[in-house]
Amino acid sequence: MTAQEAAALIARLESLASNPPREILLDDSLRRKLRESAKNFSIAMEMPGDTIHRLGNTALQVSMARVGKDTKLFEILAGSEHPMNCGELAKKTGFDPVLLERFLRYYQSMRMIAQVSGDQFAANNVTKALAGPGGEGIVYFFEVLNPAFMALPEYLKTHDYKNPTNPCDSPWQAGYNTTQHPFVWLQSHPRHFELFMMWLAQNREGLPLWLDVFPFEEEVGKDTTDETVLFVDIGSALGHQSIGLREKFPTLPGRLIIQDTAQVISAVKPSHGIEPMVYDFFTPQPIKGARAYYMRNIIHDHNDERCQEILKNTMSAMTEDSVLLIDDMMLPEAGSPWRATQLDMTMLTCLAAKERSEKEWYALLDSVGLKVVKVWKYTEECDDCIIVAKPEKFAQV
Ligand SMILES: C[S@@+](CC[C@H](N)C(=O)[O-])C[C@H]1O[C@@H](n2cnc3c(N)ncnc32)[C@H](O)[C@@H]1O
Repeated sequence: MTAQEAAALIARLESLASNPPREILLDDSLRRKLRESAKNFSIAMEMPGDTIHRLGNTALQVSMARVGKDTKLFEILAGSEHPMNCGELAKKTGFDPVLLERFLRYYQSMRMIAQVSGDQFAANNVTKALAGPGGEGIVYFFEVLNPAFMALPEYLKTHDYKNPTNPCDSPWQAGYNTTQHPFVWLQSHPRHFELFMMWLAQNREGLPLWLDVFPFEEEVGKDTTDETVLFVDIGSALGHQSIGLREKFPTLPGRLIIQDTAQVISAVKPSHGIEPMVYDFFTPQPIKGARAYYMRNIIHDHNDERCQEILKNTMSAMTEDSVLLIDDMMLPEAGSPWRATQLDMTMLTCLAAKERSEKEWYALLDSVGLKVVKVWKYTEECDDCIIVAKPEKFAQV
């Protein structure tokens, strides 16, 4: 590449970064490809020092983002119709102006805010993300996950780098100095519990939904009446997927039941006619013959043995008309996307569990006598899929 070509490329990239064309932002596949290529190129351009400083300071980035959340700096900038200066921002956030000047300098260098001119700052796309409901994820990562992430290296060293499979002996227990299963631990830690519930509702913000791809009405909702149990959402948390289903098909007859632990169900605000129910999925499913048993991000929380128990308990209630809908990631054998692999490491760290590859899914389901009918992939970003399965005895050959 000549110096002239390089200068032209730099100018083009700068112009695209400061004003991304609308047609790119509206074409999700193209937007992702450009984002990934630009990231790959940026990493390819690093000198060793760049790499170490970038990676070594990721914990600082989360801390700095957390301070911006605590002081509402991002919300204030995102809500302002005009750029703001350090003095104005100091008054609104309660920051010492001397300290804020340093923070603003950092934030603009990390592209968390835009520096329009000398002392004028404005929101960019990152500021808006941090200011939005998904921005609470920063608080979740900082408070809930970080202690377990920090414990990972020492845990693996003392466990001979074996793949963790015991949910009561994982980096989570080392980080939190407990022997309890994380779901049990959360029962006596309301702040962490609240952040966890919040994050479950937010963590796929902006991505396609399973109902955008899976033809629920045709596959599950034919010839139902008000008495039909249409959908049992097992381990539903507060029921956001069931609410989404009811909102997408408001006139489709049938009952929607959400099931979770007593602590979670007591936090549910009843809505949309959805029926909350306390149920432990390590016991046989009490709702028999439902059209669909749905589990979103349940199987990835558990090792194979525990999954087999959960699946068998669900199968015990299934009839010929029932399907099992597993909503989880199916990792490709090569080239898994970074959001998916991050979640796999989170499962490892917090629950001694895992995201599964196609091969692992088929082996797990086969081991309990479930036959995969079809897999509907609905996100590229995370390899999220709906795996439709039926007990072998009911599956058509
Ligand atoms: C990763 S969350 C997934 C929640 C929800 N399906 C979603 O996708 O947002 C796992 C859920 O399983 C619930 N859970 C854990 N152990 C359970 C058990 N033994 N019986 C029923 N639910 C349980 C948790 O309370 C939590 O809501």
